[in-house]
Amino acid sequence: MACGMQAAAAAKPSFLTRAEQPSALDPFPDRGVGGNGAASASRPRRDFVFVVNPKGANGRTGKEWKRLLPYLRTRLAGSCNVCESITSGPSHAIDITREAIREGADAVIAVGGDGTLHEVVNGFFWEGSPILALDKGPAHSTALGLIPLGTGSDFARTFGWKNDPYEAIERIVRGHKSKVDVGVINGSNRDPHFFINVADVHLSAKAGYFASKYKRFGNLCYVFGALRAFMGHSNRDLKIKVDGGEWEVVDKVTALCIGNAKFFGGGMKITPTANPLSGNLEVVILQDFKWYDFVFKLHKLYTGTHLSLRGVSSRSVRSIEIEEVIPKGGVYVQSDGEHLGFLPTECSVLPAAINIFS
Ligand SMILES: Nc1ncnc2c1ncn2[C@@H]1O[C@H](COP(=O)(O)OP(=O)(O)OP(=O)(O)O)[C@@H](O)[C@H]1O
Repeated sequence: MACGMQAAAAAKPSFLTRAEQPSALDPFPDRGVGGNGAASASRPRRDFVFVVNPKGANGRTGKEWKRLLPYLRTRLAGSCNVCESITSGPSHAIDITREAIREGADAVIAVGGDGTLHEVVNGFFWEGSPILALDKGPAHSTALGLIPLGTGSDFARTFGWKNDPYEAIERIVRGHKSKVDVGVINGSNRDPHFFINVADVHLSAKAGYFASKYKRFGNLCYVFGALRAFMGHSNRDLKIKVDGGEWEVVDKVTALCIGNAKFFGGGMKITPTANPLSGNLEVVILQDFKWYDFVFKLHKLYTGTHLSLRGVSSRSVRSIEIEEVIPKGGVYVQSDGEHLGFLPTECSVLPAAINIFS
């Protein structure tokens, strides 16, 4: 059971506390997934692991979580063990999630921003394949949950979710789940990496790289990151191969964005027709943008009305490979706001890969 896995995870001190609840109330009556409608007495309690980044949103996540936990325990009383797991640093959420899934957790819930969600999503996989519970049959699957409490919380926006933890808890209590797609991105010299929101290449990825250095300024970090990214920027000729077809040259690329969901950069609706339930990724390419184009067209990027602009194209793909026409290096790649290195890269979709509380 996930709530009893403190010892197994001793390699990284963390971590879990267990909160057994009185069996007063079953918040999951007759739900379709994970329950069979039988009386709660005949159903084993489920282990829900909450992976909390105490430093998210400049420490706001940690503070809010402390206030939230008693309410959460009350709300989930009766059918769930609430397992609290505080991250100790970057990447720790990946290890916690892997351990929780192997131990048979019924749900792993990211509490924090897109970075924490990204790490939890990567924790669903090991060496490119989904992780399975050790002692449960193949029918068992661990659900993903999100209590969005980050700076940008961009993934939540696609579903219209607010940065409201109480609303998020109600989603978990309701228990409705959807199977969302996950993107997988590979590059030379790196293991497959998974993303649930948006992966991107060149200027936006460079801006994301610098934005992460300015998180202490809240949402302004994206503005500072973008200004910094323009220094030394030049549009690049790239070549792409879509769905295993022929190579195509795309000249003067400013940014190439691959959306599983719609938003990045703190609310920019960059891939407005992306849908994490579609089985496809949406690729939006900005070509030959100058700095002043961003000044005059920025509002369109935020409202998602930029697809009709000159120099903007969009297409649905299942996979895409991206390289420089003349390799010069220094073309940034990121996924879900995390810097992954530089081109070349290739990216594809894993349809309906994870069940998420929705
Ligand atoms: N205990 C910790 N101390 C420092 N950093 C941590 C810790 N736990 C996790 N992190 C790192 O913090 C990064 C950012 O966290 P998170 O995404 O939750 O908040 P955010 O950056 O404020 O929000 P958003 O990503 O939505 O803008 C994560 O990518 C993770 O690597």
